[in-house]
Amino acid sequence: MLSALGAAASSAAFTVRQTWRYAPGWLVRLVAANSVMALTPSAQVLAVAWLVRSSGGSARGFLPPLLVLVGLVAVGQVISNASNLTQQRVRTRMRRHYQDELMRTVAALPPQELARPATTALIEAVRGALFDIGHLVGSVLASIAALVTAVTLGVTVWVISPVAGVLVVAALVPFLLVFAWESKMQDEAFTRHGFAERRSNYAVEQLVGQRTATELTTLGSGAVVAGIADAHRARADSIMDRILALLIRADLVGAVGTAVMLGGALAGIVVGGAGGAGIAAGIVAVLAGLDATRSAGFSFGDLIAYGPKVAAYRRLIGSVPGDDHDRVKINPERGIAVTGITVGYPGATHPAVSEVSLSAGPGMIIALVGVNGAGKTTTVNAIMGLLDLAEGMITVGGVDLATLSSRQRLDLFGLLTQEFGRYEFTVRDVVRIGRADGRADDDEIWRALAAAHAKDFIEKMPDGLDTQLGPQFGGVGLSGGQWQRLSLARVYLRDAPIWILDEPTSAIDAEAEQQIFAELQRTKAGRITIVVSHRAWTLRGMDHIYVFDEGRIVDHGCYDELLSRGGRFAEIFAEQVG
Ligand SMILES: Nc1ncnc2c1ncn2[C@@H]1O[C@H](COP(=O)(O)OP(=O)(O)OP(=O)(O)O)[C@@H](O)[C@H]1O
Repeated sequence: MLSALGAAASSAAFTVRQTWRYAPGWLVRLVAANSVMALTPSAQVLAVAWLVRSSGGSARGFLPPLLVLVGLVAVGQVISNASNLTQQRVRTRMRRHYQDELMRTVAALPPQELARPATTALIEAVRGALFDIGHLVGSVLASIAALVTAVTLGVTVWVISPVAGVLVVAALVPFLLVFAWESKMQDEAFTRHGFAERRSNYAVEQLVGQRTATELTTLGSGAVVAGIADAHRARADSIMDRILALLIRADLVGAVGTAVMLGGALAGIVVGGAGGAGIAAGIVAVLAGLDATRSAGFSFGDLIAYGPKVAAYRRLIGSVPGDDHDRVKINPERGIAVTGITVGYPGATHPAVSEVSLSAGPGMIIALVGVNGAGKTTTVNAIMGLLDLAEGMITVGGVDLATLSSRQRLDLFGLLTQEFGRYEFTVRDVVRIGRADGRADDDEIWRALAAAHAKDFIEKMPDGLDTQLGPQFGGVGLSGGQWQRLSLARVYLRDAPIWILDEPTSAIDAEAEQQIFAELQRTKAGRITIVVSHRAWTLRGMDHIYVFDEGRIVDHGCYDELLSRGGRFAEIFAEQVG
């Protein structure tokens, strides 16, 4: 229990520090409102006692306490509303801050980390919890305010009956014990619930996302995917249901404990021989104490329930590796050398590639070829550090890439994957994200577009570089090949020392494909280009070709050599070369 309370306290301190940093003015207002709210009930109790004592005399005698009491009731109402509204403002601001920090963290995570299911589940769970995390600072202050209220009421009642005073404060204990236990239960359920929710959300995204939705509605099988989404949602709900059932029972136990103590406090006041004023004030105090205990219960419950979410958020934010950009200087002009690498996927019985060696110098374009599943993509992913090596070494400019940070290593590469992104932003944004800092002037963007043979169709668009792309936001729709050209434009803009182009023209027509490969040849000086291709004719101009088969390099050489040898290369491309 102590560890749960410790975790809740640590989350509470974190959220207050963050709010002080990002919304200090609102935090001050919230603290002020909660302070007034915390002390108002005790002041009301004193005013009741004063009023009852003055009630036997003249109107002049009881008017002042009456006015004070009415004033305190009004202040209580106004401050309670103001506190709620202030909390909403704080929540909105902090939620934006937490979301921004989360997105920047995700953007800085190494790709192999993002590929782990546990990481994506954590991200999804934290995303879903941002609203609650933003809410936490309000719960922290409300908890403190309720505790202060209970203690000040206890002291006020103590004057009337010491036993009753102690019981008013002690009434908090059952609730606090119950909530500490509940936090442990919720913490355990949080990850499982997040995972089920993520799977449901994924299925929903396929149903509503433009590309997949079109395919699914065409197939008429949208309902099947809706069923998959619902099954995962049902699992998430059942995890929550089980937890809520436990929480309701635990709350009941806490409520009974509290009721017994406050009942004891009432009895103590009534039988304790306090006068009429004392009894009236005592009763009001005990009822206000009940209110404070309930409110402490709610806000402390939030604090305990949101604590694990904040802890998960902090874990994620803290998982970004440090930036050690300047540690190693690399001179790619000495080329890339892949020496005897073996790579396996977790859980697979055989390595996906074995003892693969290849090399390329600056200005060279090399090609990796082979049938589906031969190991080409695995090899390029291993080169970029997205997969771990079981054996072997990869060097660039003589530097072992394993000694670089993930960021340093990725900075060496410009990548066009088979799964290129179709970002529905403006043309300018779609291209400038090729650079890590997103900085590019219009001339650079147009040059990259021209090199990728995307300039012509962009020039015809209504707002040029400011044209919104994609149908989701009413933008201009593009063909698959046009999207792929924009991805290539990103690679040109990035201008990294090593380019990895995994089927860069798979969606592009033959004429444009020729032009794109001609441009790659024309601009190849100074960089290393690694192309994965299934099209025979694109291989003619390659400086060297590596032939993959079942995870191994079975042959290599230039196009004519490989063809004349009549080995695996000739077999694979027999139909294409006629
Ligand atoms: N994420 C993965 N987990 C487990 N095995 C994988 C994974 N990705 C690929 N493989 C396996 O590794 C082997 C090599 O796949 P790889 O994707 O490297 O082939 P490829 O030559 O690029 O094929 P394609 O031409 O279809 O892109 C295949 O047997 C494949 O099943």
